[in-house]
Amino acid sequence: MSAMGNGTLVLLRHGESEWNALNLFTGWVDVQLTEKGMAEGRRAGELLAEHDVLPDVVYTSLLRRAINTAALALDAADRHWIPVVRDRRLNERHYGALQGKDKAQIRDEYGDEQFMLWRRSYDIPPPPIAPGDPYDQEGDPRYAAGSVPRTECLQDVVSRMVPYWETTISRELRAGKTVLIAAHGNSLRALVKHLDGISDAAIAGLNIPTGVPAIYRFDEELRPLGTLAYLDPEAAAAGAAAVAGQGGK
Ligand SMILES: O=C(O)[C@@H](CO)OP(=O)(O)O
Repeated sequence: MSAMGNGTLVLLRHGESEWNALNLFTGWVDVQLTEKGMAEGRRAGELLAEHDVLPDVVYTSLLRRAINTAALALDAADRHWIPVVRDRRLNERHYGALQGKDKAQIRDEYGDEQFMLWRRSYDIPPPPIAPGDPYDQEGDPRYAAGSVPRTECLQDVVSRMVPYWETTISRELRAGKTVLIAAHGNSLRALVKHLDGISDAAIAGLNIPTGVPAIYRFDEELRPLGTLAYLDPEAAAAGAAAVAGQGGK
């Protein structure tokens, strides 16, 4: 924790999940990490320790790929004992009817343009998931307080994420803490869009790699000093390119 001034924000997308490896749309489906994803979590913690970026508190979604990545990273950084806050507002974007579908098959079936609109446009959500679909989260006890979305576009994620940032996470930073957010490709894209002031059009080009920590530092007004800085820029560039290419032939 810094003695004065604002704290440091660490963003960490979960390591590779079983459905990342299978190239399936995931959203709110609670899939496990692969062995590679677990190794990415441990490596993320080593990077935090090497760079002396030691979280004071961790925020995660309600999904095990983020929860377990954070636990592995914090264990590797010897910070497994810090307070944890979990909140559905950090969940991945709900992918609607695409949850559980193969990305390459959807691209083949609907074409490149529709695939990219569903995947990366700011305000076009995929079709809603049907009630009773095996990958619907309706009735899941973890979401008992509040309704479960049937689909979300990135704008919907910004609408749930930014108020949480403003009322809760930013306060920890104003108190000088180092805050780790362990979350998801699209929930982190929503936050980076807000912090870096990225336009609705340009955000389509931003892809977050799995398992590579990135940091923001802030001025007195909690404006970011520079853009998102990855602790391993080479791994981040390779990982972002891999995400961008998902669904490709
Ligand atoms: O399937 C998902 O939930 C997300 C993240 O894995 O995929 P995409 O990068 O295609 O938005």
